[in-house]
Amino acid sequence: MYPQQASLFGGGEPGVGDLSAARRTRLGAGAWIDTLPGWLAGADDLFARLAAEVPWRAERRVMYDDVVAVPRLLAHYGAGEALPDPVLERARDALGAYYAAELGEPFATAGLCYYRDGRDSVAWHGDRTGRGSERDTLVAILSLGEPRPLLLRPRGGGPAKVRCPLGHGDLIVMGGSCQRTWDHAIPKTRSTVGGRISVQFRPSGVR
Ligand SMILES: O=C(O)CCC(=O)C(=O)O
Ligand SMILES: [Fe+2]
Repeated sequence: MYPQQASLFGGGEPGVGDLSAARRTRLGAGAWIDTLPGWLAGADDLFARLAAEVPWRAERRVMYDDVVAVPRLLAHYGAGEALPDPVLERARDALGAYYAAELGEPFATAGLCYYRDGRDSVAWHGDRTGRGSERDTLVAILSLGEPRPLLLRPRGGGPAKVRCPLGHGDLIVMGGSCQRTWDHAIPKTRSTVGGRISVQFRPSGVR
């Protein structure tokens, strides 16, 4: 459950704000990010509903010779599938309308990740299992619950170059060549943190 502090600004009716307030940062090599803190108002109930009602899956993955647990819970909604909350459908459609010219197609799928505590994380990667490996695309992420930083670095290694703190209701959009030329990660943390849910909207064929 998301802690007390949320009620200071996350209570009330959920709704998305004006996307034209997003600020663009150019990362180089044709990659950019847009950030918009507090894009979704009234996110408390949404976090609680998603945490309780989404059919979260624990995945396992082969790593070297071992099968290890993926350190976060996952759910995926394909194109045409109803999302677990109407607020998420409004968010997806608002993003699709705002980025229509740059994206050239709608946001179609939603990936949900539940980071239960600071031990849950995602390692450095780009979303390039699908078309993101060859073509510019957009991935929009709505963050709910406990703040966690999203780190970015140019593909190929080295230290993080950009640190985006993502709090309750915050939006980040990775665009241009970002999935191809940059990597991103949510690092583990030793501090005591509660749950965070990330909702990633992607066009069809981008994973
Ligand atoms: O948790 C996040 O916001 C990032 C998740 C992510 O990068 C992914 O699932 O591909
Ligand atoms: Fe990713």
